[in-house]
Amino acid sequence: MTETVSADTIRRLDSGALYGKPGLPLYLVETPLCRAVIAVQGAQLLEFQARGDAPLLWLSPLAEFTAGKAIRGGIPLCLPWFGIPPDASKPKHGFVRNRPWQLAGTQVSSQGQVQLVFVYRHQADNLFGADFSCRYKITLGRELKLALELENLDASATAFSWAWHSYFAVEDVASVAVRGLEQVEYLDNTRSLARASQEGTLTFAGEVDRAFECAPSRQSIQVPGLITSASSAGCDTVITWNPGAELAATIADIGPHYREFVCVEHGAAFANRWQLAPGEVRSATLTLRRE
Ligand SMILES: O=P(O)(O)OC[C@H]1O[C@H](O)[C@H](O)[C@@H](O)[C@@H]1O
Repeated sequence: MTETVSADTIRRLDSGALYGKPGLPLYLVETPLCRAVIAVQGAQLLEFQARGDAPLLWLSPLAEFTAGKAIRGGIPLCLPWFGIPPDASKPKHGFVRNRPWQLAGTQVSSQGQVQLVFVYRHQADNLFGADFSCRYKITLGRELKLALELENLDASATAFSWAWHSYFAVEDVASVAVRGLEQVEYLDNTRSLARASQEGTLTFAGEVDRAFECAPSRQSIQVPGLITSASSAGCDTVITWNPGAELAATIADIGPHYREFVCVEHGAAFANRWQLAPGEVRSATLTLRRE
C-alpha cells in the first residue's frame, strides 16, 4: 500500500444520492476490481461487489438512514459488547455502529486494492465506563479484508465483546447451507442460550440464532454460489442468524425480505470475549469472498 488514492475512486456523498433516503454521509468506492459503499456511521460496509460477481452483502430495501440508528444490512460492527447487555436500558450490540467514525487514511496497492482506515475513540461515560480506541482497516480488492485493532486506554482491565455482523446476500434463505460448524457446540439464543451441538450442515428452516464459541477459522456459505470466510486467531466466535418469517414480520426494516439474507457473524463474544489489560492492544482479521 503505497500510492495515494485518486479523488474519483473514493467519493463522499449523502445516502439520499444512492438510496433516495437522505440523512447519512457515505463513501462510494469504485475501482477496476470492485465497488463498495461504506457509511461514516459505524464505518459500516453497506455494499461490496467484485467486478463481474454478484453482490456479497445484503442491504435491506427497507433500511433507514437515520443518525444514531443501526442501518439494516452490510456489515455493522457490534462493539464494545455483543448482544443484550445485563443492563437492558443500554443498546443491543454496543454503540459504535450508531456513531460517526473518522476516515484516517486511504491507500492503494500496486495491484489496485484500495484500503480505508477508520478510527473511533471512546471516552468513559455512563454507557461504557472505560476509555478505548478502535482502528479498522477495510481493504477492497477482488475479496474483502477486514482488520480490527482495539486498544484499552483505561487504567483498569476491561472486557470487550464484539462482532462483524455480516449480512450475506442469498437467493432464498431456505436453500442456504453453512459448512464449517459441524460438531461445534453453540448457545441457542432462541432457547435462552441453551447449549446444543451442530449436527451436520447448518440450514435455515425458520428462526436461527446460534453463537458458536471457539469455532473453526473457516466457513463456507452455499447461496447457491459459494461465499467463504477466513478469520484469524482472536476472532473465534461465529454467530448465525436469520429471524424467519414470524419474527421478521415484527422487525420494521426486514419484514418480508428475510428470505434475502443470512448472517454469519465473526468476532469475540461469550467465552471468547477479550479481556484487555490497561494499554493492551489486540487485533483480529476476517477475509470474505465469493469463490
Ligand atoms: O436487530 P439487531 O440489534 O441488529 O440484532 C439482530 C440480531 O443480531 C444477532 O445475530 C443476534 O444473535 C440476534 O439475536 C439479533 O436479533
